[in-house]
Amino acid sequence: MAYLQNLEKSLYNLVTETSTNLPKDVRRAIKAAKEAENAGTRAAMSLDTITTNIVMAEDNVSPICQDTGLPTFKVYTPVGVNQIEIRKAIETAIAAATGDAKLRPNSVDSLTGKNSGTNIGAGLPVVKFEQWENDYITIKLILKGGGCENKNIQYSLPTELEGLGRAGRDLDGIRKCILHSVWQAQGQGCSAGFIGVGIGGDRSSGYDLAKEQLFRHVDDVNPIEDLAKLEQYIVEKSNTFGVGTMGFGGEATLLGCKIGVMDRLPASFFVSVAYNCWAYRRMAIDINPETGEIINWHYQEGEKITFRDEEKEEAGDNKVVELTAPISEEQIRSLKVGDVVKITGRMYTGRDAIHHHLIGEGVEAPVDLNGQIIYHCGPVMAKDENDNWVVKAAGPTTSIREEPYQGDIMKKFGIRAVMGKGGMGPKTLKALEEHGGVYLNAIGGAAQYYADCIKSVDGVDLMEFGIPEAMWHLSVEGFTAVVTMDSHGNSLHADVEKSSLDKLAQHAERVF
Ligand SMILES: O=C(O)C[C@H](O)C(=O)O
Ligand code: SF4
Repeated sequence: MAYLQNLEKSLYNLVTETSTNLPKDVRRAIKAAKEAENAGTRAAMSLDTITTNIVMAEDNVSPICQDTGLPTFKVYTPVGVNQIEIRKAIETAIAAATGDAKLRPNSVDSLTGKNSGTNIGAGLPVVKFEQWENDYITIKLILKGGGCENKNIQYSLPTELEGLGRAGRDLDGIRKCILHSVWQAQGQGCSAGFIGVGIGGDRSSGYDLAKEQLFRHVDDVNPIEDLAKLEQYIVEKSNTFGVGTMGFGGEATLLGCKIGVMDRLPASFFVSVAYNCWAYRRMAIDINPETGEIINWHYQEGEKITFRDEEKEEAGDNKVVELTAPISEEQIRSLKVGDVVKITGRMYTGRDAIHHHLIGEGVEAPVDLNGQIIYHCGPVMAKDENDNWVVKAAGPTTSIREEPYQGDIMKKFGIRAVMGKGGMGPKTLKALEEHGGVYLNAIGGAAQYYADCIKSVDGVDLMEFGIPEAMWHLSVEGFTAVVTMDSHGNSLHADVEKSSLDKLAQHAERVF
């Protein structure tokens, strides 16, 4: 086979493997988190769902999470290798993998909102080239989702930080910024997560350096002694915050911290943090520049945890409630924070575009939403041989983006439950109390697990918004989530944010 065809095939395999099979070092970190968690807690149940999902994604060769992220490639080539050809081969492979539902179409025109459908668009995928003196090509790929990307943060020192006070231009100021970055992410970037940190540079090179750190191995040791100490310190202290998996509280908040450093301008001092969810999808391959074939896969060291023979976590002391829409106000008001719900029957997806649309004056919903459940989800969909839609991956998206709309939309259409992840704010909490509604937290990233609970796709509206944003009519069975905001003014998210701030504030004293 010709070089180009082989190269495309190698890249297709890289994309598929990255999206569907979590690397060994990440699996080991998740295993350690699971072992540290107390049995019967919501966090333990969530980790159980996460590991079940990892197994399903590998077996189904389907996306671990429905948000297959923004593909970023880093390519190292020997002098003389044609980089233009590699870029074209990457685009071909990305489009093919999208066609085969290994990736969700994620490339959206920022002005028109139109989804290209192929993951190819202005500036996407991101491909960065570097030349080197080795005689082979290395291609690294990271698929980093939007929810965790939104939790990235950049500090300009000196600065004042909530809970920690002043962070100055020294190692201790850096320490405070990084601790703060973990706290501010709460569970919204699908904790327990991993962070890459870039010290120095300007705003853009600092973030690049931070993201670059995410290619390091979870269990490597920083060659710079001060940074090795800081990395260890950050993981240890972050895990005392009690944010926990999905922000449900618990022992595991951060699974890895990797810090890189570069010079800065005299006037600037940036600390840039790239937050990555537990669905930490990055892989790399070495390619023979003569044949285009893969000669080596990276991240193969150490034991592979399969998560196949794990004992199932039970719901512990949590009350389990069966729910079927349409739901009455009385039923909703009987639910309390901490209850586990199992939904059977109808639910409708609706995320950013739908909420923006439905809030419009005089706009009618395409279906009767009275008593119904709205699921904040942008699924990966495919057509079967009979031209029917099937769900390939369907975990929740970050709900807080709908905060400006949610309460009003629930009241306007009579919606009784909204489900997503990461929780919502005071405006929604107030509306839940006034109207009689609940917020349900599903397990972020568990896209295979939830796809399996979806028994049929019975219709779709507003397809003009693209696959992730359309309103899908789903029929589900045993779809499990936790009540984290109820109609009595209680919010687990507000409680965890407050108690973790107290924990953060215990680290205001100088350490380094
Ligand atoms: O876009 C999505 O499906 C989810 C997103 O990655 C999120 O975490 O909110
Ligand atoms: S839904 Fe969660 S696991 Fe998936 S990409 Fe977003 S942050 Fe990551």
